[in-house]
Amino acid sequence: MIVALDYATLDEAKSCLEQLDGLIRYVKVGMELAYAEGPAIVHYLKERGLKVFLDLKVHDIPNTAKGAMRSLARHGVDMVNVHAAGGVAMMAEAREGLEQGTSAGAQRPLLIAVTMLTSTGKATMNEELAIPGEVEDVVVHYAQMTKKAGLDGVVASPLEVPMIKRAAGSSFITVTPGIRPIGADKGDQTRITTPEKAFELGSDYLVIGRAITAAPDPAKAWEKIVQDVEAAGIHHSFGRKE
Ligand SMILES: O=C(O)c1cc(=O)[nH]c(=O)n1[C@@H]1O[C@H](COP(=O)(O)O)[C@@H](O)[C@H]1O
Repeated sequence: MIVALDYATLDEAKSCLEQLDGLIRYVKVGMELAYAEGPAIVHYLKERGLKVFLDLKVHDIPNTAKGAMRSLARHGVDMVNVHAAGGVAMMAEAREGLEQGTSAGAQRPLLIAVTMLTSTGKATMNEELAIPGEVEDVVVHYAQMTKKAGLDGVVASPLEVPMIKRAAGSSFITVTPGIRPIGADKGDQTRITTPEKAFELGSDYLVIGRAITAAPDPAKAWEKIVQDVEAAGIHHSFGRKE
């Protein structure tokens, strides 16, 4: 499980991390925190021993995407992403840039592509984005494009994981936001499910933000999610430090 540190400052992120100390192992830094604090935030988190998914959703012409990834690789992150809607050529160049930027002997960060944002429903996709059909079919198509470009996996709703795995293979990674424990506020998300259901559907990484970070007691919220998942018979390390 990856905790989304959607905060405006390092101090706010630190306060959350202190409350979750010893419980979590993987965090996500999105645009809000990265744009506020710069690469220093990544170095701080790595020094704390955490794995870092740097979520900047690169979407540009192939040459620019390649350069962006070359720069990001130098910060020693564990996972980065692009938008699949940038196309196969952009994704392939992004991967090449990431490889070029990864220091010799170091492991290349995982590169995944966002399919259809989990906040987007069918009506928005059909009417505003002028993409016809079912969201699931577009997600699977984007997953196939992503695989063709040589990336490691996709970001999608957990609800789409079985279809993605059928189309792209079981080792193709699925990273799934849109996680809402029973009774949690849906907020701006559309294609959601519970953490236990996401595991049952075969999701490899669950991205969880406000269900933990906006809770009055983030550690308690984390533990409750772990309990719910274990109660559903799912056994996992849950990112606990070994
Ligand atoms: O790439 C992402 O991480 C992402 C893709 C997507 O389709 N939907 C999505 O919600 N996210 C991110 O996942 C996190 C979800 O946060 P909560 O809705 O608060 O759990 C946010 O940081 C989003 O930026």
